[in-house]
Amino acid sequence: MAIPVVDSEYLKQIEKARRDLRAFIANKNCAPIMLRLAWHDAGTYDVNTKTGGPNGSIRTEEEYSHGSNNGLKIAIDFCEEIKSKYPKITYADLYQLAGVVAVEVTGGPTVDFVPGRKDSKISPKEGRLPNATKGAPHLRDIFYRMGLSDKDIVALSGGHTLGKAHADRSGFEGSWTKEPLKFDNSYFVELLKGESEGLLKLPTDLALLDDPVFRHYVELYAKDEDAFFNDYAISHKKLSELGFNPN
Ligand code: HEM
Ligand SMILES: N=NC(=O)c1ccncc1
Repeated sequence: MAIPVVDSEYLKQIEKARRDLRAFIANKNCAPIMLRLAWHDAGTYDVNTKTGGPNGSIRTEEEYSHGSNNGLKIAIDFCEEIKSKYPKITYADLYQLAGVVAVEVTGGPTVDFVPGRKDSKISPKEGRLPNATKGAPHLRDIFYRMGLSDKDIVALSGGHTLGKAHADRSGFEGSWTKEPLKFDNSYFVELLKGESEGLLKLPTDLALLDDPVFRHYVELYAKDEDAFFNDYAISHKKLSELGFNPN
């Protein structure tokens, strides 16, 4: 268990904000976009240069205007409502807390959250997040650059159990599952079913079936939801702490 690097007053603010986020996300049904915000703030990390990562920089117009972040200003503005109540909490911590709560309130696993991230306004150039039109080699390039593994790639792709694509944001349309507000292993079950009327499968989703290493985890998670929840919680924590060593 990581040791928090913040004082007791900050920890109290975090727990109050966690409770407020639970109510806020449940009332607005905005878990998917809050999870996407957390992932996009963290997913810019470069383990070689130690730049980017979960530092709140996605709040800058320069970064939220990146094409890959289309639509995320909605979640940034949602978080501002919580930030105004708990100004001591960094944006970096707030966005990752929102992502952890989004998974929890939709029935997913508890993801361990350790506060203490510092804010930055330095935004990496666009291009650090994955391109949905590409395949397995691209996924490995992007996630290995973050310092993540093949197992992390498949487990984290399970985040598509929530939400949908919007044609006016990414050019893709539709949800991956029949219950886009329920965090479960149905993303993997649907993936193995093949073409399903009305459900979305991105080229990068399909790449998980064609690559033997990825496919091993898809088949495991489709048949064992507990295994998915266990691995997802570990990978989500890793993603949320890229470049941040809490202990
Ligand atoms: C593996 C590479 C990934 C690619 C190529 C990818 C691509 C996309 C695209 C194109 C969209 C549609 C955006 C829109 O039109 O609104 C999307 C939505 C989403 N992504 Fe990903 N994604 C990836 C990984 C992840 C990860 C790791 C997570 C979280 C753990 C995640 C969570 C989400 C969520 C929750 C949505 C739905 C957002 C909403 O309903 O507004 N994705 N993704
Ligand atoms: N979850 N990932 C995304 O939303 C996304 C990633 C890259 N490009 C567009 C959208």
